[in-house]
Amino acid sequence: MTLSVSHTERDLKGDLKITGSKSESNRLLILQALYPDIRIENLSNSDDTIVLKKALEKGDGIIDIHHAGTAMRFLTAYFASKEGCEVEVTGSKRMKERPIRLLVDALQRMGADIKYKDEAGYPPLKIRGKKLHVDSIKLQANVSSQYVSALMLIGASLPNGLEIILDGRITSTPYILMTLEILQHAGIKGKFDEDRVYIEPAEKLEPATIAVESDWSSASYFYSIAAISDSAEIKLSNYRETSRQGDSCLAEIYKHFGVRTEYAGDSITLKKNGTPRAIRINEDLINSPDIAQTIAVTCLALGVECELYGLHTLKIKETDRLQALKNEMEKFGAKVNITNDCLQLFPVKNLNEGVHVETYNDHRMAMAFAPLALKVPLFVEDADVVSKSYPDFWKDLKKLGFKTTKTT
Ligand SMILES: O=C(O)C1=C[C@@H](OP(=O)(O)O)[C@@H](O)[C@H](O)C1
Ligand SMILES: C=C(OP(=O)(O)O)C(=O)O
Repeated sequence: MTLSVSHTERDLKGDLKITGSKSESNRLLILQALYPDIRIENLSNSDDTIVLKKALEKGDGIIDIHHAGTAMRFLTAYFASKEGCEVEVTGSKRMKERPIRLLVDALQRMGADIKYKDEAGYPPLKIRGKKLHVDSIKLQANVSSQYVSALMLIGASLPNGLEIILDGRITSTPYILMTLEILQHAGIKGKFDEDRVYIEPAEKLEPATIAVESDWSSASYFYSIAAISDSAEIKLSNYRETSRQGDSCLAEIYKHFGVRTEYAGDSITLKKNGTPRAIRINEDLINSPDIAQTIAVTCLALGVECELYGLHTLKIKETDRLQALKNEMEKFGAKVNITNDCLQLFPVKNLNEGVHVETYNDHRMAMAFAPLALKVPLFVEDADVVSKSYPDFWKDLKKLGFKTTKTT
């Protein structure tokens, strides 16, 4: 489905409830499978959470997790440690290009029976669940934090818990901290100091109800909308000032673009008046890779030069996000340089109108470019990709006065 997206008013007001964080939800679903007395509130309605939930319910045979990276990584560790289960975990064409060797190697060293079905180092995987017997493992941590989180999630269910020694410069650290905090909230003891994670064993946990906070990565698109509009007041729930989600750093970053965040009760209100201060920004996003596309497009809309770095993981996400950003931002007239881990944007004053934005099976390409419609009408190809993390995205955009029309 191609959507034409436009917006005529420059003052925006709205009150939205964004779905639960998919990262928190997917961690809690794995924990609940291991410790059934956990109750979850405000679970995400994203495709990635639905596929993970169904996979856990199915528990054997062929498990297809489509595009969901966390589901792929977390389920590999979960099934590998579940005695007696036999599964083949597969996914979309892109998932079969997303590396998993570091996690599989670590699990194999712990005694797991995992075989590559097609290409070594990539899904699909054939897994026969076994009792794992090694309780200290070294893991390279500069490719994806999801490998670390996957091991942490099963750590407490192993007889002696699990020590993980992290090697290399750790990437996406807040997601490791999120895993630890969720484990602790559930009653599992654990530590993360510098390059060592330790999870204590726990046979059984006290019943607990854990509420998922709404998704901060999804909130990024409203930060971008607020930044691009002349004036805005957008209320979003359920959010907390002290969040487990690293992408809550948005509140700080968007100050550059004149967006203030007010916290009251369980919601935040994004307020924008006047013109942004920044003419150039420079951000290290090694801790929050998922908001790189949003920030780049905000800069494109506002004519702010930017250099974003710490982005080496973007190449192995839903698409090569650095190349995809370069391709699509250049269609609007900007100049973009990319390296292995950095993006430099030189925007133009007058953006090209009527551009067809390709989304490359990447939800964040669709959502990051949509706010640009406040400046110029545009088309978003395969607009339903948003359901990977935020199925109600287009409905919520309409509530803010955006006009979206299906053209195919
Ligand atoms: O653990 C998680 O929930 C996630 C970790 C990050 O991945 P990497 O650690 O691979 O950067 C992030 O990009 C992804 O959307 C969700
Ligand atoms: C990278 C992402 O997800 P995953 O790695 O879980 O597919 C994302 O949601 O931006």
